[in-house]
Amino acid sequence: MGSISHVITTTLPHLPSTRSLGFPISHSNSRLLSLPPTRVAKKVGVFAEHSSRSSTASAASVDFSDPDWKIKFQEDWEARFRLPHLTDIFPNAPPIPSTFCLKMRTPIDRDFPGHYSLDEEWHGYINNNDRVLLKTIYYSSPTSAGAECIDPDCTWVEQWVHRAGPREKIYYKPEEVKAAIVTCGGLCPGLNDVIRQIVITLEIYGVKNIVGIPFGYRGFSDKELTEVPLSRKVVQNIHLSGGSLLGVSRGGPGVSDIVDSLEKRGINMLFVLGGNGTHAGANAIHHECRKRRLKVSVIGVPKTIDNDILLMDKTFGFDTAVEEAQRAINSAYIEAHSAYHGIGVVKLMGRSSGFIAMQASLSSGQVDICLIPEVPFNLHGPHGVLSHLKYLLETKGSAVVCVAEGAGQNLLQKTNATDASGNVVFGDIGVYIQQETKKYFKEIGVHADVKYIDPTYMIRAIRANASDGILCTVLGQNAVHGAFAGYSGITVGLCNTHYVYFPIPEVISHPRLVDPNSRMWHRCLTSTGQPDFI
Ligand SMILES: Nc1ncnc2c1ncn2[C@@H]1O[C@H](COP(=O)(O)OP(=O)(O)OP(=O)(O)O)[C@@H](O)[C@H]1O
Ligand SMILES: O=P(O)(O)OC[C@H]1O[C@](O)(CO)[C@@H](O)[C@@H]1O
Ligand SMILES: [Mg+2]
Repeated sequence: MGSISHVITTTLPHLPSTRSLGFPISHSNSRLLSLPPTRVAKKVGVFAEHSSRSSTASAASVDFSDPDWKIKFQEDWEARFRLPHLTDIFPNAPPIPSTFCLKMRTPIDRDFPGHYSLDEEWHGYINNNDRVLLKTIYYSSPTSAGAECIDPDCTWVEQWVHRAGPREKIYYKPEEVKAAIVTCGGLCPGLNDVIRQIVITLEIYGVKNIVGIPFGYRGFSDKELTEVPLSRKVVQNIHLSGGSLLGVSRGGPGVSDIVDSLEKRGINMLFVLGGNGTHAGANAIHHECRKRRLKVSVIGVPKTIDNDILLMDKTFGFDTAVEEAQRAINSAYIEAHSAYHGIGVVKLMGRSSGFIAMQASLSSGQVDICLIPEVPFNLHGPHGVLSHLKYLLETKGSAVVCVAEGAGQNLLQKTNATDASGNVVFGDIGVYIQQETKKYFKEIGVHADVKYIDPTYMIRAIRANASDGILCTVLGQNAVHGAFAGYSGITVGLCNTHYVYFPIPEVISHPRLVDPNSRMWHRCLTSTGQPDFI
């Protein structure tokens, strides 16, 4: 099977039909597609997707006995991934030429962004028909490692999403814009980088009225909290430190109160930085604005150190978290290795997804046991973690355990406590493993020197590393481009190394999880050498 090229550069001699591409396309923008052979689904019935929940190709309601199922699937896909636009409620909203200049010739242009000069052919804008291919692997069989199939035959079905970036036509006059930025949920490296880029890009469009809402959604209702005026001058150096210039919070007012506040303040562009919960809120704000027929663009920027947002290569702050986490693992290794029968236990963040633990284990190369929420394990018993630790002490002399905070919650007593946003408060699996390990080795009369490291908040509070800095920069810029293009209820993301827009509901229907059948988890197991603990 040949490789599938999704980066397309040459003009096609015979264009694939609009239907085969799965979305309407103007020929001026068509590109060469290297298509693998499509096999016809032979089996009939509904295929229960067996693979990762990270796949979006939910085929639960597709009838594969219908010869047109693939066309219907793609039409449905196009409808699902269509980006809500201001013209949906204001069909006569007039587009104007963009004030975002890709070439600025004189310093004067910086103070008053002008129209792109029409005498030049090169544009550099994104065409609304540009798309990015979401899935790039052709799985020849559902049994292929990590296969994400739609039908029982694993037929090749293209899944396209919208390319992000500046459009030639915009739907807001910069002088009429009041833009607001709000950061919600927990901290994450890179929040300040995103805030900074949003402000800088808004100013390049010509927006003068930019404010920050303090302490998350709470800032919309709390009378004691006032808007923070933002400008290039204010944000110039904020990316040099971690945290959020604006502060964060969980909980806060209801959607109706938030939209009342938007109306009162005259905000017509809202940039919302946060995780699943924040995006659910952003989507609800978008719908409430539509219900009230307000010309407002609500744009999300996914912020989650856990990397648990669907469809994206990664979210900002994740790389930084992994880099910092492996420093903690390294310390645990040194402590364990330097002690007689030393055991180092490191707890990392990851409520429902073990991405940080998995990647930090892989990058450090010093972890013997990696425990994540997606993979059940026993602590006790002949196949349990403790018995493997005993084996490791006997054979290696020391061991390192890396556990994600959401792992093994079934082993702990439930509290039923929730935080202000309604998220369940977890028991401390790290402390539990530390205590049980000490108890176990005492009981069997084997010396063990157990050291527990919990670096979670230290990891979350640091500034973004270089690769996250770049990701934040592009996401922040694209958020502003999306708002000016007239979209609302969307979020920005990285998809197969390309930058895209997604309708919010498609990325938050459930948390993205590590697929225990994926190559990456298997690579982690290969690296640690750990057995199954069940
Ligand atoms: N379903 C929802 N509808 C509307 N607002 C919500 C919803 N869920 C959460 N929120 C609001 O979004 C904000 C952030 O939610 P939450 O605390 O769950 O963090 P998050 O965005 O998921 O980020 P993190 O990754 O740090 O958990 C809170 O102010 C909360 O009230
Ligand atoms: O202590 P807080 O702010 O509630 O945050 C803890 C949670 O936030 C996260 O970092 C997600 O942002 C989770 O990994 C963690 O469970
Ligand atoms: Mg959350």
